[in-house]
Amino acid sequence: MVEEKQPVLELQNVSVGYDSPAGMVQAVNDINLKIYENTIVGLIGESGSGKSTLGNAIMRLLKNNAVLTSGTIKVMGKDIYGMNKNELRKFRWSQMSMVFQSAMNALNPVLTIEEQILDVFLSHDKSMSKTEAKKKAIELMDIVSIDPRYLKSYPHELSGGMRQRVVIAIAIALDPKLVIMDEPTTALDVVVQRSILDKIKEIQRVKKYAILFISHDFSLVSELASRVAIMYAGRFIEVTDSKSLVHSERHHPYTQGLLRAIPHLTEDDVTIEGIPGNPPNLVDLPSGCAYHPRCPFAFDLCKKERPGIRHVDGREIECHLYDTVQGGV
Ligand SMILES: Nc1ncnc2c1ncn2[C@@H]1O[C@H](COP(=O)(O)OP(=O)(O)OP(=O)(O)O)[C@@H](O)[C@H]1O
Repeated sequence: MVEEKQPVLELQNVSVGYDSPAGMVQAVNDINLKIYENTIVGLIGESGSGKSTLGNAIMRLLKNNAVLTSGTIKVMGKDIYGMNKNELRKFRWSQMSMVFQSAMNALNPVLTIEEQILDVFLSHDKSMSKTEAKKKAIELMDIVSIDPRYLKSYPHELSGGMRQRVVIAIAIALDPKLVIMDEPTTALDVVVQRSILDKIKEIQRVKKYAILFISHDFSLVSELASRVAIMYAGRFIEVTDSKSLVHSERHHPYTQGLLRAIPHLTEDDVTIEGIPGNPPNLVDLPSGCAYHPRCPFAFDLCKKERPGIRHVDGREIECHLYDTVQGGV
């Protein structure tokens, strides 16, 4: 019997809710996912679909009013919510790390880049000398293609793109197995965005990290990731290989809507088709499939029953339209 390789990240039936005055916000709803080493999985969805909440849940960095209502999260086989505080402190950043949304603005403005990088090394490895940490900081700057002389600079002396590279450097400083990147290039111009993406690809090739790359930009994710999870109202409504996003028709109606929303340049026009309607209220989700009020193909069953996962051409799709082999859209 062939033994299955251990995934770097394994999510089993993960649900997360926020306690709010209006009721429980079901931000993440029954998520299953495995990511193996040397793999980038993209996570895509409209604003408010639960992407950041899932990232924060994996890191066990949920806000005070949020709770993991069900499921298990394992990184390198270790149950993140079964660890005590001390185990978690050692594990976080050394085995799993995260580049947060707008992280480049979260660098400490009164500390130099070097001080901030040294802090990561020295707080995790008490036996490391300052000289050794400084050497490692230089190596790290080299990896993210920043001249080491900037180690002596303060964050405001660096461009946005450079600050974002520093944040990525800090995230990979301890060589974790899993890196979660939450919109790491948002707020950067297209040219800088491209150079950061190329850098992420290059680092991943060398270091073989498992990366969960969160974004709302379909073209960016499908270029970077080998597999893509599409999130709607807290659920993965489709998990597919990224190549099929370009070449295939048979997707979840929501995925099709997102694909149509990508601008298409024609000779004299730019066409963008939005998805009519709004994402649902997560305190009071629609019955059945949460997408049914916006779905042009919805039929009676969609209102009544939440669809389970269907396997369609190697994709996992939660949609009643795919109940038969010939089915689907
Ligand atoms: N502290 C909070 N209290 C209550 N609800 C929250 C809280 N933080 C987030 N939410 C809700 O949880 C849902 C998921 O939010 P989340 O930030 O995870 O979405 P997202 O997909 O990452 O969005 P974006 O792309 O805008 O970052 C949203 O409906 C949001 O309003």
